[in-house]
Amino acid sequence: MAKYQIEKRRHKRLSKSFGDAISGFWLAFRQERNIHIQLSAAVIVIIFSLIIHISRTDMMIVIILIGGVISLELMNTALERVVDLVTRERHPMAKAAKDTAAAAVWWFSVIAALIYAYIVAGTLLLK
Ligand SMILES: Nc1ncnc2c1ncn2[C@@H]1O[C@H](COP(=O)(O)OP(=O)(O)OP(=O)(O)O)[C@@H](O)[C@H]1O
Repeated sequence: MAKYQIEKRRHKRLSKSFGDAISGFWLAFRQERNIHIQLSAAVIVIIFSLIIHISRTDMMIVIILIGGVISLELMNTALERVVDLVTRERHPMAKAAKDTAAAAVWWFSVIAALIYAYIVAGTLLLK
């Protein structure tokens, strides 16, 4: 059995894990324009949702959707970095990996936009 399976895995401190996650977020924030766009859209969506008084449950759904889009974008960024680490040359597999990860963000964003449109329409029509 491999050594790493037998030895008890040493866990790093929780504060170090948080620190690493926050530094990963800032790194992606500095390097990825898409994250700027998504965070700006999130602020606009939250402000607009407050203005039209969507229900608390709908607001929770909106926050989950925003979190999903940002999380997927961060995973997309991570995958881009790994692909670039593996090869800087043009390769169809590199393209497939990056484009598929981008498609994951795209799919979730489209679904999120449709759900938000439904929430907004439902809220405004009920008034
Ligand atoms: N090594 C490669 N081989 C082949 N095609 C690649 C390679 N690297 C990138 N591409 C193509 O170029 C596109 C953009 O790749 P890049 O790494 O610049 O990401 P990006 O512009 O930051 O993308 P995103 O807007 O999704 O964050 C990829 O989706 C892929 O189609």
